[in-house]
Amino acid sequence: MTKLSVNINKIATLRNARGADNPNVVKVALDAERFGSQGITVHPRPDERHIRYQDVLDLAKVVTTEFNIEGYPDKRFMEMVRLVKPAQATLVPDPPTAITSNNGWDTISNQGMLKDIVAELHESGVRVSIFINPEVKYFEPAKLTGTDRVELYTEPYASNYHKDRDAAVKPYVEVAEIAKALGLGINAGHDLDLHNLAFLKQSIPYLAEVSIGHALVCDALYYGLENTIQMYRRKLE
Ligand SMILES: CC(=O)[C@@H](O)[C@H](O)COP(=O)(O)O
Ligand SMILES: NCC(=O)COP(=O)(O)O
Repeated sequence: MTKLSVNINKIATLRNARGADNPNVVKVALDAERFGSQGITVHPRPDERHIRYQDVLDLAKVVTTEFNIEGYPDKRFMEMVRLVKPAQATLVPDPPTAITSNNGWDTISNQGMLKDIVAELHESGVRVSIFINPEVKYFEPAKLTGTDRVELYTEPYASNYHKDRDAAVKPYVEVAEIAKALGLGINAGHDLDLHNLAFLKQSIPYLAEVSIGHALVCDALYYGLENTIQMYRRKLE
């Protein structure tokens, strides 16, 4: 089974646009779970432009599915994860100014640093996933960090899907086989949507989890959140 984790960053973007509490991110997270989401993902960024650190603390008290916190493992992120102890922390190499995540880790040059961070997170009982590009050279070094999973950065897949989906998915299938052989769990995310999701799942049936935010929230404007979550779930059957 491939789990769907709904990323609620964009709900917080909408909330922040008016400075009050509408929509309420905790309520949306609980409703998303009720509607079939099997996890809640947040990516608090240092400028708190969408998810705030306080949101993470509030969500941690009530989320009953898999809580996944993404981010660059700076001091504040690590303190928060140690405090909250989510089911999973996804380490992303974004600089503080990044508009959105646009690259995976160079697990060769950052191997030592990642190894220390992974060990620290494991001490808190948190499963770790490392955001990674679909390039073969990064997978053995990723394994050596001690990470439990990798999250395949799917923006290149998504942007090439409509041109040639077989070519778009090929590097992902290749690295997924390597990750599987190394005993790494495989997550995927970024720009996945109702068009490209099913083919990714068919191509990598043993995907453990996808985290989806931007497109899912956009689709919810048309179909409603409950229908939309069900539509995404069906793509993963
Ligand atoms: C780690 C990742 O893939 C991102 O997609 C991220 O969580 C989205 O972040 P934004 O919502 O800030 O664009
Ligand atoms: N890890 C990817 C994620 O959480 C959501 O990415 P996107 O669907 O907002 O592009």
